[in-house]
Amino acid sequence: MDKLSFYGTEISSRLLLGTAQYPSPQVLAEAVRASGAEIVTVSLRRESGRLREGQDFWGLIQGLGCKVLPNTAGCHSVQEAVTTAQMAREVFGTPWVKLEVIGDADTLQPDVFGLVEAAKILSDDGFQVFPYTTADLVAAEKLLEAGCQVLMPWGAPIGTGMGLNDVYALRSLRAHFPDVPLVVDAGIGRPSHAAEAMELGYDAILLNTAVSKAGDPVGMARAFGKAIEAGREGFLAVPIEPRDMAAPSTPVFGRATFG
Ligand SMILES: CC(=O)[C@@H](O)[C@H](O)COP(=O)(O)O
Repeated sequence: MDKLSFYGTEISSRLLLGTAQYPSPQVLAEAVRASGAEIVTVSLRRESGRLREGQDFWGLIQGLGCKVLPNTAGCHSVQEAVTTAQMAREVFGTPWVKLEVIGDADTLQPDVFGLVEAAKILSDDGFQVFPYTTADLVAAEKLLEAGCQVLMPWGAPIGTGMGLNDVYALRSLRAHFPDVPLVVDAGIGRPSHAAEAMELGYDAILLNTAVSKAGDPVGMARAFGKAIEAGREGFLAVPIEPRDMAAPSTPVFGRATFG
């Protein structure tokens, strides 16, 4: 069986979906269902707690029947991220937290120094931390030492949809930490980007903008669900290595000769 677990919780869908910026709560709910996602991430800071129609946002999220991964999106300091995580634990009643400590306002690049510090504080306090990080090997090592059992390197800056900006770094990270669940988080724009990450051996994908801002978010959510499954199956089936020399795919032996 091809199993994935985060902090001892077994997961069947390898797509984690963000819940921000959908055209309507209904579209959000339909997109989550179409994607097959079992985990949704929710920002405590961004959501006011009430939707325009007066519907309770948390009620909507709970109605999806998904596991909630609260996130500290928009936090720029260790203190801010730790306080937000503590509030999220109260609201959602889960030790899980997607930890974001943003270091650069333009690229939304994680501050890996602050991230390690916050991860240590939260892990020591009983949190199960999912750190949003770069694909830096040393930062990854320090996050594991801080108590993280999952790593979430970026594919590209949040919201850009550029895909996998540094395939070499992502491949190195996978090779260095074969037993750590690795999730590509952010920057994915198309189903093919997600499939590519899965073919590299990544365990799961977290994405938001590519679905919420698509022309048809529900259709795109479904496409991502399929692409992630296809990428995983392709990885497990062991792809061929690219080669420089051409090699005929049709056997030449026993070929009929004429004349
Ligand atoms: C929702 C969330 O957690 C985002 O901060 C996440 O990193 C996804 O990024 P994209 O919107 O680029 O998919």
